[in-house]
Amino acid sequence: MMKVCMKIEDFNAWYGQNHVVKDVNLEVYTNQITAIIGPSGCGKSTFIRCLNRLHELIPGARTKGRVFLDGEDIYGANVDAADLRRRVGMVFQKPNPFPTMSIFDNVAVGLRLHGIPSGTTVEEVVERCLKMVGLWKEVKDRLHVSGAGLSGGQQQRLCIARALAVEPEVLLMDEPCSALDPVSTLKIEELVKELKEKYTIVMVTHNMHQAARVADYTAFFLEGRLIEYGATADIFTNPKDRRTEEYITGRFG
Ligand SMILES: Nc1ncnc2c1ncn2[C@@H]1O[C@H](COP(=O)(O)OP(=O)(O)OP(=O)(O)O)[C@@H](O)[C@H]1O
Repeated sequence: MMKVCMKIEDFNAWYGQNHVVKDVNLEVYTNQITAIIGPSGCGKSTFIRCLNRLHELIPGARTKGRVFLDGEDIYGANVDAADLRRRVGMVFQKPNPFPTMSIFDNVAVGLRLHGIPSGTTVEEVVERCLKMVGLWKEVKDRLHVSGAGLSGGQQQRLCIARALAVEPEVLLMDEPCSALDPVSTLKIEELVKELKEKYTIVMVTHNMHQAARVADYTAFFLEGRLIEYGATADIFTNPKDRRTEEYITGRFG
């Protein structure tokens, strides 16, 4: 039996009157990569932004339902949203290092906010995280220059290092490769596969080949609903729902 990291129950999300996530039930498994696929506008980004409560920061946005992380409802009254977002980190479509900060400070910024774990130093954490994302050798001699001078792929790895520095349990990735060239994309995919040893990963992708290459589980969304969810191999080779089949064979979307 797979261990459940996040359990999403009867979950709905709105922007004003616009109901964009509808009655979703899904279990995200620990130390697995879960891909969220579906046509543009089906609610993929909105859905993952509900998993660390970023959605509620948008004026007029609303949710209904429950999301459990290690058995605790993240929408519960006692949950501190800032602490939740430390535990459930996020990497965005476009690499977004803080442009005025050095490479070092980009990784250290969350630590300064959330506190440095005892028994370690900021320098150690920064080095460890940059090594984890395969960036250390490339940047160790220029840690104190701006991260804005890095290539797109390097910037995205820097953003992943920034997310890892605060020791999340879950990493949400919203089309992390869509702004990258094919070589950088493959590097990020390899990195994601390594990271699942330590983290649980939920990744939105519009690229079905990417889902097939990296994800253990795949969830297919259509018009805000979860149509089908299962082991990636099953979704791609033996989909149960006609709509999943039409989508993965490229007949729509
Ligand atoms: N900030 C917002 N305010 C109002 N409506 C929004 C906002 N963001 C998204 N929407 C709407 O919510 C719906 C779902 O959008 P969402 O971005 O979650 O879809 P998606 O599947 O991630 O799409 P894409 O693949 O194009 O990124 C769309 O109809 C979109 O127009």
